[in-house]
Amino acid sequence: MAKITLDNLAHSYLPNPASEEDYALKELNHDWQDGAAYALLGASGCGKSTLLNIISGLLQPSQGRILFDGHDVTHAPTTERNIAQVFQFPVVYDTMTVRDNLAFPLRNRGRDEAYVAERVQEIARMIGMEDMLRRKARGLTADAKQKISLGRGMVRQDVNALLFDEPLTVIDPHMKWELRTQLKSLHRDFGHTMIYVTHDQTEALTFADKVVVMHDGRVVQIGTPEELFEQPEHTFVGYFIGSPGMNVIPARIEGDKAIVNGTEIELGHAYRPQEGKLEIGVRPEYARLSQAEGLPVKVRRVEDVGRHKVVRADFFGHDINIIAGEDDHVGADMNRVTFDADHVNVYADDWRVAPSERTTPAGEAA
Ligand SMILES: Nc1ncnc2c1ncn2[C@@H]1O[C@H](COP(=O)(O)OP(=O)(O)OP(=O)(O)O)[C@@H](O)[C@H]1O
Repeated sequence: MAKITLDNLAHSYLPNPASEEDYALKELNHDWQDGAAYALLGASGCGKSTLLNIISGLLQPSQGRILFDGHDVTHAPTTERNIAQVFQFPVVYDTMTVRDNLAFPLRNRGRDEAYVAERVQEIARMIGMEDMLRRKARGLTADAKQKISLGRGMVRQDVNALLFDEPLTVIDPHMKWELRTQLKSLHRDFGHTMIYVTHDQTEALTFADKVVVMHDGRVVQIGTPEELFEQPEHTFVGYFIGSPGMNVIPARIEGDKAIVNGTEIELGHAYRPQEGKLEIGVRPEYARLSQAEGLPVKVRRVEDVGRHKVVRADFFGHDINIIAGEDDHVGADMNRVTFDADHVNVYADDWRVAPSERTTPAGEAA
């Protein structure tokens, strides 16, 4: 396994990029720890595949370097990088049996047959294909073929990294969950450095130790699922993670208060004067409907989503979402909202502002 260093990395598909806008991948500096599981998460076109292809060697970056354990591989071809890759669509040898497909990367490396047999059996169990090892890959469903691709990607234990590019797209929903869980346990058992590209937050959050959120060619946050939830560093992370995403409301900031339409909202911290487009961000989980307390809100619609209710409301002309408990009463008299001050974040030009000091005594926060 290897630590992966992205040093001053950027990429433009244009021959003479003039401005930042011309870069599909904007400048990035980061160490990806040896043995960690990362998910690259973002909407279509944000640059996930570009970054993955640079790591795998399919694409030469127009700027910067990529290092595996400190060794510069920027110009090394894919074959020299010792990585395993699984793509969106199955890549299998149709004329070979499932067993030979799974064994291929090991035989290619000259591993002895006893080890190959043992490892193939282990992987076949993991992907639920033990009974199919003798079958030819030809004629199998796309779903089964993709499982073989996943198995082949995972069969070698000595790779520098395992790269997955939306590998579960063709897998049926039930199997998706199972394979994701197996990938996670594989990671726990073998400690591969894994990078998993997806636009699906559930996939990213259940698979990864660290989620790399990309937006418009830029990495906007690298964090644990909890960090992304509690302290989104960019409003995009707030919208994109969570269901529904974070409420973002234009505001003025004065010390430890946000002012929305002339009304004060308590912040858990004080802030220095800020320039630019100012907003507060509060997750629907930290907003609460009330009869008597808080600021006026107009409930538009209530959606029962099983575990809880999602209340769609109007807050001084802004659409907001509030989560209410499954058994909570949401009547016409519920026309106020409170926000948990410790979970209100402040944003200037979409980036989270670090508070200057706490206003509530230490230890009191949630
Ligand atoms: N070969 C290419 N030539 C020119 N532009 C490209 C090329 N490949 C990607 N792009 C552009 O670079 C940007 C990032 O694309 P990329 O495929 O990396 O995004 P992505 O997040 O992987 O999207 P998706 O999930 O749809 O695959 C997009 O604007 C895309 O149109």
